[in-house]
Amino acid sequence: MQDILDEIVATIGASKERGKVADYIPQLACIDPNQFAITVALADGRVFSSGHSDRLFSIQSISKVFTLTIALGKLGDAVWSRVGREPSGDPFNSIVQLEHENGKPRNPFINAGAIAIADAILKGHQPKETLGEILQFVRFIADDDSIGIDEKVAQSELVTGDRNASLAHFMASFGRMKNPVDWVLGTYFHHCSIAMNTEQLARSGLFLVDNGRNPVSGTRVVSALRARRINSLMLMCGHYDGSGEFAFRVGLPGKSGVGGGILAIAPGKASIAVWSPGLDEVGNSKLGTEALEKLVQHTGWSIFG
Ligand SMILES: NC(=O)CC[C@H](N)C(=O)O
Repeated sequence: MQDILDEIVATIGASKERGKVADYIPQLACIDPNQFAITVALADGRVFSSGHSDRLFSIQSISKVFTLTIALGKLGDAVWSRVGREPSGDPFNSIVQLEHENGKPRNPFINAGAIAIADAILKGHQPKETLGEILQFVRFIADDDSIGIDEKVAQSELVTGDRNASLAHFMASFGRMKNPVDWVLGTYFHHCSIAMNTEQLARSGLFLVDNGRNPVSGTRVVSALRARRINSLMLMCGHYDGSGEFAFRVGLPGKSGVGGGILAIAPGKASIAVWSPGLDEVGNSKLGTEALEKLVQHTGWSIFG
């Protein structure tokens, strides 16, 4: 495994065509695109990394997997009255479907859906308390108490977040927000600004590898049924309007973020985190996707055989 990862770093990680860093969030626009890391956390507890795997990056929309998991724990199936479970086929920050579908986002991973989930888990609490809860959960699943929020990124999103504010207010106009919109947005921007390295991120996905149980510690995080469902949503919706392409090329449940990270799950085998800040046209890590494609070719881990 170490040889495979080192080869991926030496070839794909050194590529000249690196995509474009997200520039609509000023704090992400200044990230050096020449960084690259990959970590594979195997179900048997062994962890392999190559590249800049100790560097922290903004996990952005990957955090939506964690907030969805928390929401399912708090609300159970009532979550599905707030968001759907169909791929949107539209960009992650699109507003167009919301009007036709009465303010109910297609799935929990597009921005509108994740904002609805943030509203659902706030449940009348202060954003600070909810963020504390989200962080506690992420630290628990990654088994790492040092994980925190990059406040500079959160502020940067807040001052440039007109599109997300529009989505939230639009949903509120359908009576779909139960908390003040600025609380919901504050919670959303902050959980997107959680900073992790690929080692921490790969460990955090282990509960989705082994039927809802961390295979290393043996701790149950969610039921087997719930883990399966979260994986299915990641496969169908985790890369927005690039989800079909990701399934075609990689064949694993995955969730991307505009910070350039991707968390991918090979059920029964491994949790994988890659990071390369340059994005493709739809906002998914360009080299991250290529690296996963290569890894799956080497290991045969595609869920499609
Ligand atoms: N795709 C993403 O990672 C988007 C998350 C980002 N915080 C936003 O709201 O735009």
